[in-house]
Amino acid sequence: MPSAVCVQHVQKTYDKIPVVNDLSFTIESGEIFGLLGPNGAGKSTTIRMLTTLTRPTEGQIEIAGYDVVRQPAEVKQNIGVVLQQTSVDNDLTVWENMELHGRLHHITNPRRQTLINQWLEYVELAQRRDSPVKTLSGGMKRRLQIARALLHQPKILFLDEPTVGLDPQTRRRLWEIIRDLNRQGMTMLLTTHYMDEVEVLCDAYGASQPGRIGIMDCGKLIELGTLQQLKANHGEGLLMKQIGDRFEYKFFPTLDDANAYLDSLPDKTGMMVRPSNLEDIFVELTGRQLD
Ligand SMILES: Nc1ncnc2c1ncn2[C@@H]1O[C@H](COP(=O)(O)OP(=O)(O)OP(=O)(O)O)[C@@H](O)[C@H]1O
Repeated sequence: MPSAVCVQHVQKTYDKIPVVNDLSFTIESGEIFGLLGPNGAGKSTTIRMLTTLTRPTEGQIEIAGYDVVRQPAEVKQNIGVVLQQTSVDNDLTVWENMELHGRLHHITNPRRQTLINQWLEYVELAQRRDSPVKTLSGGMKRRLQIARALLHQPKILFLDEPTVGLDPQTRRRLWEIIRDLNRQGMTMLLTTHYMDEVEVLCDAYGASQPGRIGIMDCGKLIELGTLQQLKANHGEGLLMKQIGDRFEYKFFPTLDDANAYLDSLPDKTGMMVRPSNLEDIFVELTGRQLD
């Protein structure tokens, strides 16, 4: 079986400036993969290339074994896409949005109606099927986007910052939906700025093994692995030292190592030890905080 996503030496340049640079990675079928990176790192451009919305300048991308440049129709059949900009039509009703998407994908009736009902039920929008989309909350619109992306039964779902701008309850509900879909075998690639989102979601991979996290910066993939692998690489213990109004961070292989180091210091003023987390690793690697 081909990999769900296979990216080899991909470059994308705008005005001769590379915004994605020699990017290579694969995602296996059933995997959940979180792509992190500061603003402008190239995450959205990467998703746009993977989903046939923009062409790579160089390199090769295969989705479910199909080439994104030569076989875009086959790629589109295999993928569902939820992009940052809410792309549902505000002037249509919930059902009309689903119906339009189903027709565009040549899903014939009665199967189209069965699938529309099934996915609206799944994202808890069945009661709102006749509501104009403009009357829905942000979270409902995002759920509709997901239902619509799933209508043609794709194998791989791409989600670009799926929970941005949503309240905590709605975010958690979307996390449940994403994890549940992954448990059912759906391959997922999502980008996000939220560390907790990656920690929660990349803990999944069909509930049997953890998903992986890729960290992009300046168009390059600078780290790749499970959360445990990332922590093992960078250190599981962290010493924080307050200097004026900022902190310095020092990683140690284990929490015990960090504590032993702190114990050995005669002056412990402004210092504390704690387990490291993904945000610590992200800031260490990219040198700046996400906004
Ligand atoms: N159509 C375009 N024309 C020119 N430059 C572009 C275009 N699209 C993206 N860029 C540039 O490419 C770089 C990467 O942008 P991209 O949106 O992929 O980053 P990102 O990691 O998704 O950022 P964010 O987290 O802010 O969404 C940025 O410098 C952006 O200005």
